[in-house]
Amino acid sequence: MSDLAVASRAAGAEARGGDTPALDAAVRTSGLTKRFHHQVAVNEIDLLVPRGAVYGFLGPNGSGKTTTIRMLLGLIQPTAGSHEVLGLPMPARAADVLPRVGSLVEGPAFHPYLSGRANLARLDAADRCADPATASRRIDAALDRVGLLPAAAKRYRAYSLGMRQRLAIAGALLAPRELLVLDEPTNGLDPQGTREVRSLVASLAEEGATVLVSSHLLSEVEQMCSHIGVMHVGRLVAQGPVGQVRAGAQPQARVDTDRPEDAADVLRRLGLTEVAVDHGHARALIGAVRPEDVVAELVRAGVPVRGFTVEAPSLEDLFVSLTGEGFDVSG
Ligand SMILES: Nc1ncnc2c1ncn2[C@@H]1O[C@H](COP(=O)(O)OP(=O)(O)OP(=O)(O)O)[C@@H](O)[C@H]1O
Repeated sequence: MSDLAVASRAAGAEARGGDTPALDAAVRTSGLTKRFHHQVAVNEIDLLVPRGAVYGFLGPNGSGKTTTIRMLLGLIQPTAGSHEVLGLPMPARAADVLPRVGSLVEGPAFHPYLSGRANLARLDAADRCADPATASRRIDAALDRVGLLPAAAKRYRAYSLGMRQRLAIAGALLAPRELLVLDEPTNGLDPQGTREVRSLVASLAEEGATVLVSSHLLSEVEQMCSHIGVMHVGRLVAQGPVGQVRAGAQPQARVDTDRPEDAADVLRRLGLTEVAVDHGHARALIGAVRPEDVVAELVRAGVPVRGFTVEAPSLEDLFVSLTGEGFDVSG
């Protein structure tokens, strides 16, 4: 298990009441598990989303993010484990919790020939907790909040992809929300739509909402989130504040040389780990070995060193090492 996974366990332990005081959590799960027949989609995860965080729930497709979110919102029953949302146990207190949570999971089915405003009115009318007397004020406030008031009378089918997604988020904002849960809100959007949704998430967070946003795009999470949790085949392999997770990544030494295999032998001999060779360079985790000792030994062994650097890996390197998969960083 990686150091980060250990850190994540530690965060979970703290969440369950370890030595340090428990954080005020918007979402806290303990051993949350979901099996579909013989397949374990979500495997004993201890998620901790602090209040006020923008928590990026990151993982490749199929890693269990949507299944987790569906459990959090009470849309499906966990097979094992427990969870609290806004400090209350779920699903026991769902009736108290869910009106305070806005979510975008499968996306509401909007009617193409109705206006944005009329679509929100239909959505609001279907919500048993919503007060019809205040509907029109709340609908306009939600449209305003996502920047769609000027386009409120336009038919949905004339909306751009970004506008459609913003309308879906407006649907989650028809009542004041303490927690917003957005499953892949930029999926399928063009770059302009992606920017619109990202800046909306940032401004919702600035206003004090906790946001849990899932994504398979690392760049998106890096740009939007204060915290991250990384899923890999149903397990939460790392979580914490972005800076802390990044700091948990071990620095790497890189030797630029025409003889990378010989350099790799030296690195191994000195006790560096995860040694890798590529065209024109060798890399390894440097651990506690001093950089100057590595350079001296390379020179002593006659390895022609063109360059030597020690750097913290990018978050992308880190996720590749945690999940064995590349992330799409183009978003
Ligand atoms: N209703 C279901 N019945 C059977 N298997 C399911 C069901 N829902 C999800 N799974 C399986 O559980 C695993 C996790 O899926 P999930 O949708 O939670 O992943 P994800 O990280 O959200 O991926 P994506 O971004 O592709 O939705 C997948 O292997 C998926 O096929």
